[in-house]
Amino acid sequence: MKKEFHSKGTYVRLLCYLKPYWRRVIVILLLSIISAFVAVLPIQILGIAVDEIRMADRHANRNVETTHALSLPAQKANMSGDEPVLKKKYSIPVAKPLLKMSGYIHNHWFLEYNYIMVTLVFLASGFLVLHAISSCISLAHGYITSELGQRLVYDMRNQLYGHIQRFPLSYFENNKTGDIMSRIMNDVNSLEQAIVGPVITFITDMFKFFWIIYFCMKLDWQLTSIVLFVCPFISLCTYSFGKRIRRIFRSLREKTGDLNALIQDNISGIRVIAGFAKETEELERFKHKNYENYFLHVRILRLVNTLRPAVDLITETGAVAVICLGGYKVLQGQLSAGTFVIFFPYLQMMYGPITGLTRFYNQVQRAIASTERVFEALDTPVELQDAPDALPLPVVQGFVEFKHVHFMYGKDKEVLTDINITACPGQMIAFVGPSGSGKTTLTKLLPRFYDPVKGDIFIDGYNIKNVTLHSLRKQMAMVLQETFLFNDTVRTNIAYARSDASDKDVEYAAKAANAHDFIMQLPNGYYSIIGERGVKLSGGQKQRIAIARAILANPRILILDEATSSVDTETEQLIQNAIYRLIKNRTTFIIAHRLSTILHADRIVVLENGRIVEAGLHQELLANNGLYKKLFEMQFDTQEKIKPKPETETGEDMKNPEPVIDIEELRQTMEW
Ligand SMILES: Nc1ncnc2c1ncn2[C@@H]1O[C@H](COP(=O)(O)OP(=O)(O)OP(=O)(O)O)[C@@H](O)[C@H]1O
Repeated sequence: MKKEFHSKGTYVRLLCYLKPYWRRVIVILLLSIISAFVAVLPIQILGIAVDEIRMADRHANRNVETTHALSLPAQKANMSGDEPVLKKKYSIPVAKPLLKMSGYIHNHWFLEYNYIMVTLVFLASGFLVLHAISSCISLAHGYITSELGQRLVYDMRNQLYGHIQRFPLSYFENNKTGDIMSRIMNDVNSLEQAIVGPVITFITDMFKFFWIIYFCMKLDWQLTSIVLFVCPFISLCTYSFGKRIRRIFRSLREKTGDLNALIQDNISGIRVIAGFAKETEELERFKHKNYENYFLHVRILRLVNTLRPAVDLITETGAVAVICLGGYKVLQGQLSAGTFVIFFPYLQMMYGPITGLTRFYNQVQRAIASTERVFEALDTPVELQDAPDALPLPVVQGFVEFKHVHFMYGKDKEVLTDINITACPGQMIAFVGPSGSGKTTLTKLLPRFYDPVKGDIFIDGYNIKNVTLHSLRKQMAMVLQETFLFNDTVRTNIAYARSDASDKDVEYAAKAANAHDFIMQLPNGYYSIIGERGVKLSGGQKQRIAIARAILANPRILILDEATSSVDTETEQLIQNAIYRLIKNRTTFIIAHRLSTILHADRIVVLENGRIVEAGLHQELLANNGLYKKLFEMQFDTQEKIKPKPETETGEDMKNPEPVIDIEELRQTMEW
C-alpha cells in the first residue's frame, strides 16, 4: 500500500485544508503585513534620537565657544529650535515628519522647555506607542494563527480517524496498532507545523525583509549591498544542513511509530510478559528501540546545534564588514551616527528572514515526511463500501442463506470452498470442525467484515452486498471468543449497543445474562469502572456482560464464537442459561468446541479444510459415522461431558446459585 508522494503535491494538498478558513487566512495576512511595517519603525526612532542628541552636543560645544558673542534672544532662539544652528539633513526616512511634529509640539505647548528634551520625550513616547501597537498586532496575530493551526489539526485528525474506522479488517491485521496511533496523534500535528506556523512566519518575514531592504537602501546602498552579499551563504548553509536533518527526521518518524507499537503491544500483553518472566528481555528490546529514537534525536540536535554557530559566523562576518565601512563613512561625514546605529538592528532583522526562509524549508520538509504518512492512510481505500445503489435493510425475520460461498485471505489459498447453508428464522446453526477449518471466517462474512470472493449471502432474500453496512450490522450482535469491553462503567458497556437504553433496560438485560448479582457486588454497582478491556472482571463475568450487551441490542441474528470455552463448569452453566435466553427466537450461528453445548442445535454444520463435510442434527451426524462422530467421541473421552440443564434445575445444582430469570417475563416487563 506504500505510495510515492511528491513534496509539492503533498504541500498543495495540505494547503487545501485552509480553504474553509480563507477569511481567517486573509485577516492573518493583513496582520502580518501591518506587523512587518510597524516592526521596522521603532528602530528608526532610535536613530533619530541618536542624531538629535549628537547634534545638540555639537551645538552645545559650539555655543560654549561663542556664547559671549551672541545676544540673549539669539541664544534662546537657538535652544528653542526655531532656527537650528546646524542645517539638518534627514537621512532617516521618518525623521522629517517626526521632527516637524516635535517642533510643533514644542513651539505651541512647551516653549519654556528645552527643545531637545521635548523632542526626546516625544520620540520616546512614539517608540513606546509603536511597540504597544506592534505587541497588540502580535497578540491578535498569534491568537488567530494558533487557533487556526489547532483547528486544522482537529479537522485532519477527525477525517483520518473516521477514515481508519472504515478500513477493512485486513488493514488492522497488517498494520501495528502503535503505528496507526502514531499517525493519528503525532503525524497529524505536522499539519500545524507544515502550514500554519512556517507559512505565516514566512509571509511575515518576506514582507519584513523587502521593507527593511527598501529602508536600508535609502539609508546607505553600499552597506546594504554588503548585507545582501552575505545572504546567499546563509541560505546555502541552512539548506544543506536542512537536507540532512530532513532525511534523519523521516527515519525518526518511522522509529517513533515502531516504539509506539512496541509499547502498545507490551502494555496490552503485560500479563504474558510477567507470566513468562520476560521482563528483562522486554526491557532490553525496549531499550534497543528507545536507543534508536534517542540516537536519531541526538543526530538532529547535533546538526541543528552546528547550524546555528555556522550561520552566526557568516552573519558576524557581514556585521564586521558593515562596522568597518560604516565607521569609515561616519568619520568621513558621509553617514550620520544615528544611521550607523540603526543599521545593526536592521542587519539582524534582514538576516532573520533569510535564516527563517531556510528554516521554513526544513520545517516544511520535515512536516511533509509526517504528512505523507497521514495521506498514505487517507488514500488507503475503504474496501467494503456501500454499493452506490445500496438500500437500508428493513427489519428482518432472520432467514439466512449462504450460496456457493468461496473465500480467501489475500491471494494464497481458499479458506472456504463452496459453502451452502440455509438458516430459518429462530434456528440455531452450529459450526463444528477442527482448528483452522474456517468456522470463524464463515461468521465474519455475515456482517461483511470480509466479502466472499465468489458466491453470495442473503438475509430475508436481500443480498447483503446490496444493503447498507450500517443497516446490516444493526440487525446483528456478536459475542466473541475474546470479549472486548471498554474501559468504562458496566452500564456503558452493556448499553453500548443501545445508547438510549434506560437503567431498567440495562438491569433487565444484566439479569437475563445472569450478570446482575455480581455487578451489584462491584464497588459502584453498574457504575463501576471495569478497567482496560475489562481487566477488573473475570473471564466468565466479561462474557456475561457481553451477553447482556447482545440481549439489550435485541438483534434478529446472533453470532456466538466459543463463548464458553474459557470458564469453569459452574460459570459455564450460568453462561449457558444466559445464552439460551439470548438465542430464543433469533437466528443464531454458534461456534463451539465443546460439542455438548450445541447438542440441541437445529443444524450442525461440520467443516474440514474450509469445506462442509457433514450437516444435520446431532443424532443424524452420530449415525453418519463421520468426522462429527470422531470429534464427539474424542471429546467424550477426554473431558467431562457437560449436559445443558433446563433452567429450573440450574440454581439448585450450584454452590452459589444465581436467580433464574424467565426471559418471557422479562420481555413483558421491558418495553422492547
Ligand atoms: N486474518 C487472517 N489472515 C490470513 N489468514 C487467516 C486470517 N484469519 C484466519 N486465517 C486462516 O484461515 C484459516 C481458517 O481460520 P479460522 O479462524 O476461520 O479457523 P477456525 O475454524 O475458526 O479455527 P479455530 O477453531 O482454531 O478458531 C486458518 O488456516 C487461518 O490460518
